[in-house]
Amino acid sequence: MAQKPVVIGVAGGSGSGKTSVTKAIYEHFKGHSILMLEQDYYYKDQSHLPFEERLKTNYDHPLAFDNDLLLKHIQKLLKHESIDKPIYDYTMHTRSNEIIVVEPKEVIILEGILILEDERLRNMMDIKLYVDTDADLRIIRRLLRDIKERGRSIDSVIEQYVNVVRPMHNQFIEPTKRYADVIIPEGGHNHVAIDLMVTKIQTILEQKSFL
Ligand SMILES: Nc1ncnc2c1ncn2[C@@H]1O[C@H](COP(=O)(O)OP(=O)(O)O)[C@@H](O)[C@H]1O
Ligand SMILES: Nc1ccn([C@@H]2O[C@H](COP(=O)(O)O)[C@@H](O)[C@H]2O)c(=O)n1
Repeated sequence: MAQKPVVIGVAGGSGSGKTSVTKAIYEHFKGHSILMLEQDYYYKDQSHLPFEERLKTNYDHPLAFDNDLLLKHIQKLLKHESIDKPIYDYTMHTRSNEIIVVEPKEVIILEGILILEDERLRNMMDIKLYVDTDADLRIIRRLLRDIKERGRSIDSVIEQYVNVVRPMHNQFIEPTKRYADVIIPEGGHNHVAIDLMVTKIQTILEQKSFL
């Protein structure tokens, strides 16, 4: 009988380096059977709202996410079924009309600011990581990234950070650190932590005879 895929959760604040850590692990196993699921792609669809209304959404609150759909998709992948993964457009603040068909794989890396906040998601994870980076570094990284990649202005990034991102981080994201099995300082360039994770995943895969 086919083995249950391994689910690894990578949580942490915005700009902490979650995506970089996830990509580094993904790159290592690329020749094998591995996929990435981004919680951001499961922001609730807002295509029915005018653009001006979408700007007012609190994107750092647990209710901004369609975790029911995310959960359903993970359950399907665990049953070795494919999913229609949504694609998110940060410039339009809603889902794109496109989807990606994702085939089931032996390792699933689930990444997102609030994946450890939902008990149902936590219960599906074999390993829970929290990328822990100081707030000053996170805002600097986010500022550069959001201007370069997400179509934002300096003023909008700062305004959103002070009024929404920072308070929501303190209220909802930071407290989930206590659920983590491993806390990774600094994120994407922490090669020691990434190597340790790769070794651990390799061991699990060997035990399950995937490798
Ligand atoms: N250790 C690091 N040092 C410097 N920059 C980093 C580091 N880790 C990530 N970055 C950069 O910071 C930005 C945010 O990182 P990312 O991995 O997207 O964070 P997150 O997914 O947690 O928001 C990206 O532009 C990334 O290249
Ligand atoms: N339309 C949106 C959707 C999300 N955000 C911000 O993205 C952050 C989460 O993504 P990371 O890659 O940084 O973890 C979150 O803090 C939201 O504020 C947004 O600005 N606009």
